[in-house]
Amino acid sequence: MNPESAQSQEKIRFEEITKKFGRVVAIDDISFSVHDGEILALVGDNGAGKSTLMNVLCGIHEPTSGKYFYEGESVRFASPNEARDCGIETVYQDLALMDDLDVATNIFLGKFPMRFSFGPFNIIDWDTAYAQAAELLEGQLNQAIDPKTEVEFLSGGQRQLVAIARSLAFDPDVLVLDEPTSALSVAGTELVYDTIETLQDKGQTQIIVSHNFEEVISVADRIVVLYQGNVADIVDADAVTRGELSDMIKTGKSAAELKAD
Ligand SMILES: Nc1ncnc2c1ncn2[C@@H]1O[C@H](COP(=O)(O)OP(=O)(O)OP(=O)(O)O)[C@@H](O)[C@H]1O
Repeated sequence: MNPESAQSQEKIRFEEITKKFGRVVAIDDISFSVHDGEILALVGDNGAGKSTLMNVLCGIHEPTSGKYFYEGESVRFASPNEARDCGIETVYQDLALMDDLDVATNIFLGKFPMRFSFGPFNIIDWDTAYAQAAELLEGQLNQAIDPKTEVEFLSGGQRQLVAIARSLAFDPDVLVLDEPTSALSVAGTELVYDTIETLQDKGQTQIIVSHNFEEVISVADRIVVLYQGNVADIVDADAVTRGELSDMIKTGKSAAELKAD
């Protein structure tokens, strides 16, 4: 690939991003790009800096120094809403769903389609809400979950899909999945990874934050390995073994350094 075409495929670029919390350097001079349509996995041990970097991207933290770019333009999000307005949507690991409300209500909470809106008088267009929820779940995620089911009756995997559908309702350009399977059974994990692959087929750019490298290696295009706030290496997922990835996460060495050992 020549440099120009690589440039045109770049969705996000981090350039020398550092974030300090007092004397703790959570991420240190991090630079890499996320390409349009790829699944990029961000892996690393506890405390490696994964959440901090994503919180910078999503407008939760301001970087101490460095820049990040969205489609080539330097951006600086002051809040998650600003990141959302730009097209970056995060699905958080705590799922943040309301158990006693149904699937469609959870998906559209705070952004219902309106049938009538005049001053303080707003009437939700429930028919449209249920139809759009079904379209998101079945049309986009290939999952036949009834939008009228209360969330408390769903499996863990289905709940995670509802959380993903909730993010997709914002029509994001980039979906950030923060530990999407950490609370799930084997079946739930499979469901979520099937969904991630379905979205990949539709060209959705996805960043998966995970400490479970065994899982992401099978679905990611590229893997960024963080170690103590630094990038240990960036590897193509099909060019690295589980053993190598494990060693990189544990030692902070690059694939080349491990081979030279
Ligand atoms: N708000 C904060 N205040 C102080 N230190 C923080 C804060 N957030 C993160 N840190 C520190 O920054 C470093 C990186 O933490 P971070 O949560 O980004 O790592 P992580 O890779 O996401 O880890 P985990 O998988 O455990 O969530 C750690 O040393 C952590 O203690």
